[in-house]
Amino acid sequence: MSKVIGLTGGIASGKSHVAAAFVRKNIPVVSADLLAREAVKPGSEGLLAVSRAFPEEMSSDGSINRQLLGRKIFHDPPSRILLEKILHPIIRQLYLKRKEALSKENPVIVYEVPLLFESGANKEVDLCVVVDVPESLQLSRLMERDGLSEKESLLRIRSQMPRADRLQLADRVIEGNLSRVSLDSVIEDLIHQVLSGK
Ligand SMILES: CC(C)(COP(=O)(O)OP(=O)(O)OC[C@H]1O[C@@H](n2cnc3c(N)ncnc32)[C@H](O)[C@@H]1O)[C@@H](O)C(=O)NCCC(=O)NCCS
Ligand SMILES: Nc1ncnc2c1ncn2[C@@H]1O[C@H](COP(=O)(O)OP(=O)(O)OP(=O)(O)O)[C@@H](O)[C@H]1O
Repeated sequence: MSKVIGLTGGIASGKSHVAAAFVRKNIPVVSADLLAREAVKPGSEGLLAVSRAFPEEMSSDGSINRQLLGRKIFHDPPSRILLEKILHPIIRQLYLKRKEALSKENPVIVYEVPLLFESGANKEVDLCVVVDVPESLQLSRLMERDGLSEKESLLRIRSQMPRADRLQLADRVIEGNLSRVSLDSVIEDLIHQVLSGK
């Protein structure tokens, strides 16, 4: 079985940037955000369940209107909890399948999952790595990248675990504003750490 590095961090902290550095080292990355999209692909049970629970957030072609559903769940915590209840078990099954397939040829894999601790997936990985930035930088990145207002961005940030709690649960912390060169050396060190089991 492969060793699994769980890669997490608040929204827009820089996880994808760090994930790309692992890929440069030929370490495969499984993204929970992509699995969440796979969970609602056309004709899937996930899509059917979401469309029953959120009929007003669907597009006319039967797919999810991601902008509307995002707005709904980040404004209304019970809706967010309901959506997670539908999708997280499906995402977990998709992850386990992907992990099994990758395990045959890869000593280390990365599971990039924004809600690593919130979903309990941290119990199923060998090392929890948190990408961390100050909240002011996180906020400006999120507003710029997704074109969201400050209010909308703060709602999204606050729907996730507070930064201090996440840092406490981390085995390793990576600063989310490292240059590519510094990041590559941190990543090499991490791969070594997880392989040596320290
Ligand atoms: C609400 C949805 C449709 C919005 O889609 P959209 O394409 O706009 O965003 P995307 O999926 O790329 O997510 C962007 C970021 O939002 C944050 N986010 C997504 N879902 C959640 C959630 N339930 N709680 C807190 N933050 C979340 C993450 O940091 C994620 O990286 C989508 O995020 C979704 O289906 N979320 C529920 C599934 C889930 O919990 N995914 C998180 C990975 S486990
Ligand atoms: N080390 C870095 N230096 C400068 N800018 C960065 C760095 N890492 C990420 N960014 C920028 O910050 C923004 C958010 O980064 P990224 O998309 O990697 O975050 P994320 O944690 O994967 O987000 P999400 O939770 O939404 O999936 C992007 O616009 C990206 O270009």
